[in-house]
Amino acid sequence: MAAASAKCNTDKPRSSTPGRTASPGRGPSQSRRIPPRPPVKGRNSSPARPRGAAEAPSAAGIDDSSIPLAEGDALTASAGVSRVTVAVRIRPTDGAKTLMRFGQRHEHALRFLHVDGSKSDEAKNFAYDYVFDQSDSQDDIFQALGPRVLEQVVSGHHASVFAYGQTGSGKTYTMLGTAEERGLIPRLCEALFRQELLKTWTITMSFFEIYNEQVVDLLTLPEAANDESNETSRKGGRREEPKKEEWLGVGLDPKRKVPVLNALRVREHSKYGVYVEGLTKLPVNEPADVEAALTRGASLSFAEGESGDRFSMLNLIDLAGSENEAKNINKSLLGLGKCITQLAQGGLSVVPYRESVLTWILKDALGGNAHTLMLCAVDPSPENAEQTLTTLRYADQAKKIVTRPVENIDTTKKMVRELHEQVAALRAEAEAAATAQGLAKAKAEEAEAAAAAATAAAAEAAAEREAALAAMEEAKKGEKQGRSEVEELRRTFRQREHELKEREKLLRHEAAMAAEAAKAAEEKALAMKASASALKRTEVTPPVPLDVSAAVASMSREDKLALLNKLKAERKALHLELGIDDTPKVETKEDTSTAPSAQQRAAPLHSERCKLAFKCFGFLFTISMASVEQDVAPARAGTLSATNASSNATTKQTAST
Ligand SMILES: Nc1ncnc2c1ncn2[C@@H]1O[C@H](COP(=O)(O)OP(=O)(O)OP(=O)(O)O)[C@@H](O)[C@H]1O
Repeated sequence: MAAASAKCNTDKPRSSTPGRTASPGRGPSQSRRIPPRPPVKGRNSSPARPRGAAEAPSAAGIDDSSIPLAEGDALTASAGVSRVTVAVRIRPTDGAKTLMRFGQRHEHALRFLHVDGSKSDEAKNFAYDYVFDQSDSQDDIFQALGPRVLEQVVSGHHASVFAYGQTGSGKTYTMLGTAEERGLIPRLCEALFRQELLKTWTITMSFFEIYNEQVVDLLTLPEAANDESNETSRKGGRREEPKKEEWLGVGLDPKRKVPVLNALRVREHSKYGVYVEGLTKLPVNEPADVEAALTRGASLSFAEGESGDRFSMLNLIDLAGSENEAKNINKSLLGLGKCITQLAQGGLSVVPYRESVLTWILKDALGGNAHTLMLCAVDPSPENAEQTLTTLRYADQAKKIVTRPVENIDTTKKMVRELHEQVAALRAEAEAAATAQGLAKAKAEEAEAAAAAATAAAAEAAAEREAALAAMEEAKKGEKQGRSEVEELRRTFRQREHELKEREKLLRHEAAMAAEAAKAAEEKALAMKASASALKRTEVTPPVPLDVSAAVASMSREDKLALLNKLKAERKALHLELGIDDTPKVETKEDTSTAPSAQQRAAPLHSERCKLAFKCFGFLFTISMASVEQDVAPARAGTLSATNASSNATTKQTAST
């Protein structure tokens, strides 16, 4: 998209175009469908009354219905071609007489009335797409014209807006306006940047002037432009802040002398058409950038934006006063008039675009690939009647010009963009696939790690199982061994038990034997006692002691040996029990019957009679021993005597035990 405007200077023509335009017919033959033209700003059905209308000539007797209707919308939409849209703005006259009357039925109709001094007494009827009078504000004009221009630009079509009219008619006021009453250019720029679509576009602007058929870049510093060796002026660059002594008004400093060296050359590209070589293109990102340029005096703005393969330009042109055309002092304006006349007539005649730089640069805007809006400013004052009529005729011709705007799509760029998009899509797919592959790989690695861990765990479990089996085998072996040991112990126990039983039986038998022996001895003792009693009765004889020898002699050899062993064992056990020396202890017990007298106790030791008493099977045995010299032969051997009382007592004790 591109935008351009030119500051109007009364003594010189100015115009602007973008550096590049698409050649007509190179794009798709069918232009993009343009939405219906927005309704013209509403007015009352009654005719608008300009200021000073009371002093104006009466409109009575005028046949309003004879005012022709404007045509164009149907043509634009149906045939893929567009007609130059023409709007007329009548400036206020501050109470002066006016020449204009509006038709009552059709707001786009205009009647130019005869006034005194006019060459023609006939009233002239004109019809345009839009007619604005004194009552229309700057905002009214923008609301009526702006949206259509914006839609054309953002849909990829070139668009141009020309301001045409005599000096002082209000061209600059309509295009630029003032700080309070902003004109079409700042409002269009502001609205353009509000378009959501353009946020992705690249927008640039350039600003140049055509003077004496030379194009001057107004975005370069005049000082820099004077210096031929200054590269900045050639390559272009953002205009620096003006110095204090510089003129800060709108447009160029009137005192400034335009340097010839700064003149740029108009070239034609085989593909992109006419362009201005070396023209500065200033990147703009927001309306403030444009406004900054405008308030610095760079009132001509030009912006170009591209988004991939689609691009468009907006040319905003403030022409010089039309009276210069009539005087033939301005080649650009004259050339523009010729071109418009030729384009309006149509036919096969060659349109003289090359007659002036302005028409050559605006070739596409006039009759080619662009929507064109011609804004004609007129002064209704009687003193300007002739110029006003000229302007109205000029505008009437301009509306017959047909253009063929197409959507500007560079097929190569489109192909490149589509390929870029495909590459981006494929790259995204590849990245997604790589990401998925990475994820899958990571999962596979995780699975492998899990499998390895599971294998290790299985091996560990197998090892544990082996160990458990070995332990179980070991336990079985231990159990078996334990069982055999238990069996062995049981067997040993049974054997021992059996032995003990046998021994008990033997001991019982021996005890029984001993008891029988004791009984026999007792019986014998009783018998001996009885015999002793009998003897006592007959003669007093000393009691016969129990003859152990006789008793032992009556025993068999085995019994003797057994008795001897038993006696030994009993003695040993008795010693252990009593805690006495192993040495046989002789316990003397005085037998009352045999107790020595005091005389005997005083006798020498060798004649002492000793007694040894011991237990055997519960019997208390007393052995009496005497010295060899003192005692008789029977006393050589130990005599064993047992008192009846002690025997009885021992027997009783044994029995109780
Ligand atoms: N519609 C309008 N309402 C109010 N003032 C206007 C209107 N049109 C023009 N004027 C005033 O008229 C004066 C001349 O207008 P302007 O400079 O826009 O004319 P111009 O056609 O651009 O002249 P030039 O060709 O010399 O540049 C300015 O002071 C401007 O404010």
